[in-house]
Amino acid sequence: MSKADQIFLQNCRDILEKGVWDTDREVRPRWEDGTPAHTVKLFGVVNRYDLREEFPIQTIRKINYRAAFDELLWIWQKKSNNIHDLASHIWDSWADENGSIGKAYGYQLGVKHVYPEGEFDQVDRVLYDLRHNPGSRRILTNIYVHQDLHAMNLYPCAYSMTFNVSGNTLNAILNQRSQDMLTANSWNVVQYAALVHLFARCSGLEAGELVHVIADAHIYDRHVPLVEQLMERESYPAPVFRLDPAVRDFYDVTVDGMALENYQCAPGIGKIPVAI
Ligand SMILES: Nc1nc(=O)c2c([nH]1)NC[C@@H]1CN(c3ccc(C(=O)N[C@@H](CCC(=O)O)C(=O)O)cc3)CN21
Ligand SMILES: O=c1ccn([C@H]2C[C@H](O)[C@@H](COP(=O)(O)O)O2)c(=O)[nH]1
Repeated sequence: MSKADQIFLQNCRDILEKGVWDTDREVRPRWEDGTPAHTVKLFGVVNRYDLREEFPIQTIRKINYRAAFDELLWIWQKKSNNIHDLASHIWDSWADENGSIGKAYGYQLGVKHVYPEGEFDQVDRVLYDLRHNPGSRRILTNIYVHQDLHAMNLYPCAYSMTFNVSGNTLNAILNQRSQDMLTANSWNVVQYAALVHLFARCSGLEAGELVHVIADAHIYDRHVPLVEQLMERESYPAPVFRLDPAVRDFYDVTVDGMALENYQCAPGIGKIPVAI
């Protein structure tokens, strides 16, 4: 059984059994028909994935990992905030008439900052430090930029990655303020696990642990029956992540260069309604 399935199902059981509903409150998100999208949530969920053991992807439903990798590269490699640079349509509801999602995600990672060694954006600074200062305890990105929040159509959810090298092993902490468990938990874990593999390869390191810290882990009201359906499903062994052996430079990585070998999984559960 994939460890990622076990962790996801345990998180969901905990949320449904011990979580707190916001049904008595005004909430921002809406369903497509305009109905308020309420949630049941648990505060402070922390999950650890050991990337040396297995690649953390759910197998209880088919995850479109190619689309997840594509979104990861859209943000971290292309540093784009325009949906026209994205292969899927998952961000369409948050884009303006020009396709922009505002000063969010890729935009923030592309902003250059001054350091003693010169100007770098956040991604290039991490890659520089992993090569030149692997012992540093200051290797992190943060896209929750308060002065620009007014210009973001959705505030960043997965907003910070802390990279830390122990020996020859690259570990990381993903900080996420808000997690739609059904729609995006596996999606986000798959993306950031792949990012640790990519950064490890491009820095001459081995991928180690990914620690995922979620402040508000929630299940939307209309997702509860779908989650209950997933709880009854069979789980399969996890696949293996393979990266094109020729790749050494992060900017040469492509979705086709990333593969999940032996990804066995149950079918999808149809189109998941996403709260906007
Ligand atoms: N309420 C909400 N939940 C989210 O997860 C979310 C947002 N809003 N807003 C911004 C982004 C968009 N994200 C999304 C949105 C949709 C899918 C989705 O529909 N996934 C499908 C497959 C998509 C495809 O194949 O192209 C799935 O079955 O996982 C995934 C992530 C994550 N984010
Ligand atoms: O990568 C992502 C992006 C978004 N989400 C979810 C988490 C929430 O359900 C919504 C955002 O709504 P807020 O009111 O701003 O928290 O999107 C996600 O899980 N992962």
